[in-house]
Amino acid sequence: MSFRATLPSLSHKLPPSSRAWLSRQFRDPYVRARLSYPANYRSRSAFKLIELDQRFKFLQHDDVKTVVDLGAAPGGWSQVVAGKMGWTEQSVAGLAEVMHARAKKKQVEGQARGSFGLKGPEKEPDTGSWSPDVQIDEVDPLRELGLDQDITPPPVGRGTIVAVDLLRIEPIAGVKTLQMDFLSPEADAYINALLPSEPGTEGKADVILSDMAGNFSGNKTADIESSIDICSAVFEFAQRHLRTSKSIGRRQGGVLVLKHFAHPRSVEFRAEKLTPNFGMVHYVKPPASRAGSGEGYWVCTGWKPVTT
Ligand SMILES: C[S@@+](CC[C@H](N)C(=O)[O-])C[C@H]1O[C@@H](n2cnc3c(N)ncnc32)[C@H](O)[C@@H]1O
Repeated sequence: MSFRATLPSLSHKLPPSSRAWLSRQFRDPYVRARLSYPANYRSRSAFKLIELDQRFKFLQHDDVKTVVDLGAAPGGWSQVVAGKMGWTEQSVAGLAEVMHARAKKKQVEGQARGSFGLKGPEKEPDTGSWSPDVQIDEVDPLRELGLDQDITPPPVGRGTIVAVDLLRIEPIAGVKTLQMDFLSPEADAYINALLPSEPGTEGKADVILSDMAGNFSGNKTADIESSIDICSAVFEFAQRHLRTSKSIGRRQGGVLVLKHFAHPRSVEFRAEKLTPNFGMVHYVKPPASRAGSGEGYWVCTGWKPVTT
């Protein structure tokens, strides 16, 4: 039974708020796209990162080797990053192609056996109809279709992605996951241990993403405090672990993407912490972000720290 088909049959049993939520889900093009083949993203949020990257292109450089994704569960953003770095998007598509090719190969093998008068390996050909003078063309239908070679496995991507969340993240190719509280004192050391120390990278990240949001209590002051605390902790993490634009050798290199909520305190935070330390700070409300939500993203490029 399809998702859509269950709505009318269930709706009369649900409270109005749940009906409204369901109805919004059914109408939401991003929810439908998320579920569609082949992307199959785990979260609707994945499209926010896709839209941010389409605009600012921070994941589209080959020199982007290390990305940290904070507040990553269920893993939509990590899937997008892994795809950009040659891991999952190609792996998912690659896997689909492998499955398709395998099915086709089986089908062709079946037809091949059929065309030579065999239903299966155990059945002998009908020798009564054979004549020694008849020349049989040895056409290999698998070779004709280019399916005689071993199917190559999905490609291996470049670099490292570290994904952190309080919640478990199901495995994603190319992504190292950590289930822990990013705000805990030991988080920094755990994440640092997963950052590769390749020559020239100083063991730092090229891009740090944070889609973290605490649980809303309903108390506006407490909620904005919690959001600012998260932004401050991410900024301090960036101070220790983000590669500078100079080290990367690109003016826009060293990127921090930071979710926050609209509030005068957020504006202060941006002016005090972000603006002086990055070449550019853009406020973005990506189209995939629901109009009614107060969330927005700062896309900060060109890390050139002046405060320590
Ligand atoms: C909006 S969701 C992230 C969705 C994710 N970007 C995706 O595409 O799948 C926010 C996440 O932040 C996580 N989070 C909130 N506070 C956290 C903390 N202190 N440490 C780690 N994760 C946290 C939540 O558990 C939640 O999974």
